[in-house]
Amino acid sequence: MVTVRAPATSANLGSGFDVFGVALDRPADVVHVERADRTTIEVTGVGSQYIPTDPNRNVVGAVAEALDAPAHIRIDKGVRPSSGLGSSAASSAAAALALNELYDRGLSREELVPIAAEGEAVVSGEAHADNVAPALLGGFTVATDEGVTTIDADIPLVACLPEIVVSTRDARRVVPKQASIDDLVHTVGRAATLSVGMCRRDPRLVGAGMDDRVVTPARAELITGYDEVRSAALAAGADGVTVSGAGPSILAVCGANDRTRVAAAMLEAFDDVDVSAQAYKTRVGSGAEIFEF
Ligand SMILES: Nc1ncnc2c1ncn2[C@@H]1O[C@H](COP(=O)(O)OP(=O)(O)O)[C@@H](O)[C@H]1O
Ligand SMILES: N[C@@H](CCOP(=O)(O)O)C(=O)O
Repeated sequence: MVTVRAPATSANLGSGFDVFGVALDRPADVVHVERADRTTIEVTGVGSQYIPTDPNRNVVGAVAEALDAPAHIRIDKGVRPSSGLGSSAASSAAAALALNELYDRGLSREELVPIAAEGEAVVSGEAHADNVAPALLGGFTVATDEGVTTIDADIPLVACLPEIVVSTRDARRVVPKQASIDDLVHTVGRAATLSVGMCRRDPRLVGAGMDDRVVTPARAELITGYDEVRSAALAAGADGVTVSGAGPSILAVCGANDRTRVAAAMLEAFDDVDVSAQAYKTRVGSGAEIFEF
């Protein structure tokens, strides 16, 4: 048996739609795999009642198929599905690393990124790699069709998860098909600023670089209380706030000592609009780990 823990991730970071991602140091999924003649799946943990066990509908089934590695796969969910925290990606990345080890396929983590992304195609319709890349490699990742670049960033974060469900598939439907040249220039400038901020481990630059005028405003409409929560986090000292992945989680970047205040302000603002929520005080973390085999 092989057991792998893969972390939650936050994709896009505002200005880097389908490109930027960060691994979070918590929460995480744990996946156990054992060789079998055909793939079967068991799911326990947070939101497991909403996750199919049919290998054609669970992301790990697509990963086992892509690696030609049939197995009994047990998933212990720590990352709530449809959270905007890369729930499906955590399972995909963990399964890819575990099955690669179980069947001794010898693929590097970079080579496993497109395989794990096959799982994302099952749920969102597209094999976007911006969650599976940080889930496998850790840190801040830039995923393009040329491959993945990784920066070992250390940035404090707060991820606030409301009790609202936004599926990635639905949130991809509201993404505008076109952007003006002004918005393109704005986004390139912010994305470059964010990348420099990650390299310098500077929350202020990362926060300034999150601003996005194209995708985020359309997605924010799907999250009750987004504007209020964003304003509250900024007033409490956050350096930047945006939608985490496709939502509904909201991600704030701030100084390490400001996380408690920012988290409390975000929870209070959700409460004011009658939405229950939980906040993870976290930071950019490591990728998936094999911890028992
Ligand atoms: N192993 C899995 N873990 C989480 N969600 C899964 C898994 N397999 C299939 N799904 C389905 O994927 C959807 C959640 O994925 P997605 O909308 O991308 O959420 P998230 O933003 O949390 O990744 C749900 O419909 C869920 O049933
Ligand atoms: N780039 C994707 C990221 C989806 O992230 P998730 O955590 O919501 O699955 C998108 O924005 O659609």
